[in-house]
Amino acid sequence: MTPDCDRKTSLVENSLSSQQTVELQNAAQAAPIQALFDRIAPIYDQLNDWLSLGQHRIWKQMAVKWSNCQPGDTCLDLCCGSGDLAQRLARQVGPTGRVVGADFSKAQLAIAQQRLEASSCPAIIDWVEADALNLPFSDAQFDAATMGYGLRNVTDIPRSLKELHRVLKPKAKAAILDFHRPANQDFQAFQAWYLNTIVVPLAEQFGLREEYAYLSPSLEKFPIGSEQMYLARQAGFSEATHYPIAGGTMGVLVVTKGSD
Ligand SMILES: C/C(=C\Cc1cc(O)c2ccccc2c1O)CCC[C@H](C)CCC[C@H](C)CCCC(C)C
Ligand SMILES: C[S@@+](CC[C@H](N)C(=O)[O-])C[C@H]1O[C@@H](n2cnc3c(N)ncnc32)[C@H](O)[C@@H]1O
Repeated sequence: MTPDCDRKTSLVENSLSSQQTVELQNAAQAAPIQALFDRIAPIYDQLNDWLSLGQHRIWKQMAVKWSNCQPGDTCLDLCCGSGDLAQRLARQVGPTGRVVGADFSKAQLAIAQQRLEASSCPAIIDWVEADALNLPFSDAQFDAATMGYGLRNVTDIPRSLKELHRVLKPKAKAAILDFHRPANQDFQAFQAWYLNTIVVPLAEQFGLREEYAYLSPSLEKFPIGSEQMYLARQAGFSEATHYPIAGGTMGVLVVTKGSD
């Protein structure tokens, strides 16, 4: 018969190794996504402007507003990419505030830093290379957060929501902007047509066909608004509301952390 202490040791070893297995599986799934965003970094901003006819700026500004960030706040822009939303947060928090932009793509962060240097941004922005599933921040650090087009790309949505919840202060809000599937059949058909007939062929001109062809399937498996609200509550948020925008082709999930 195994002595009690031996049994305890082997239980710990087993749980550690299963934890490590999960970490390895996550890393293996995330690597191609990270590489994709590194590859598209040089043309990412230009294509977003062209493909959305500049509308992505309005959608991002809505996310900033719904995050309820205030002058002087410390805010997080999760999956910040080239830093568009982080710069918008910085304008909102002003010279007494601080913004942290976190992303796991080195190439996107390099562009974020170049864009920041070329701008007259009023607040401090720190770019942090980080995994949204394992954030290198202490608990309850941020007054507000945004996440633009990141949630659909993480390999574990519940875990990224839990991490976001952990790093927010009590009563803080986060606004999570992403693609959405319109309820209206005509809009749905238009969105599919636009992605397949306009977006992918244009990206092909830059040698990035496969990278942009990924958009459509990633949207198909992305939870719809009510599912996102459920996942946010499961992650610990006390309130979660999903707002469809741009004819339902995009959406913003607004979440609030309870007051403990
Ligand atoms: C800012 C936008 C997309 C970001 C984005 C997100 C991703 O997950 C990607 C993954 C892989 C490659 C690229 C991306 C990526 O760029 C929005 C850009 C615009 C959309 C591509 C266009 C969507 C248009 C809608 C169907 C409705 C168009 C209405 C508009 C008024 C023209
Ligand atoms: C479509 S881009 C959005 C960039 C920016 N937020 C915007 O709105 O333009 C998605 C970003 O999420 C990042 N990302 C995806 N999964 C991530 C993860 N697990 N941890 C950190 N960043 C991640 C990618 O590197 C990429 O820069």
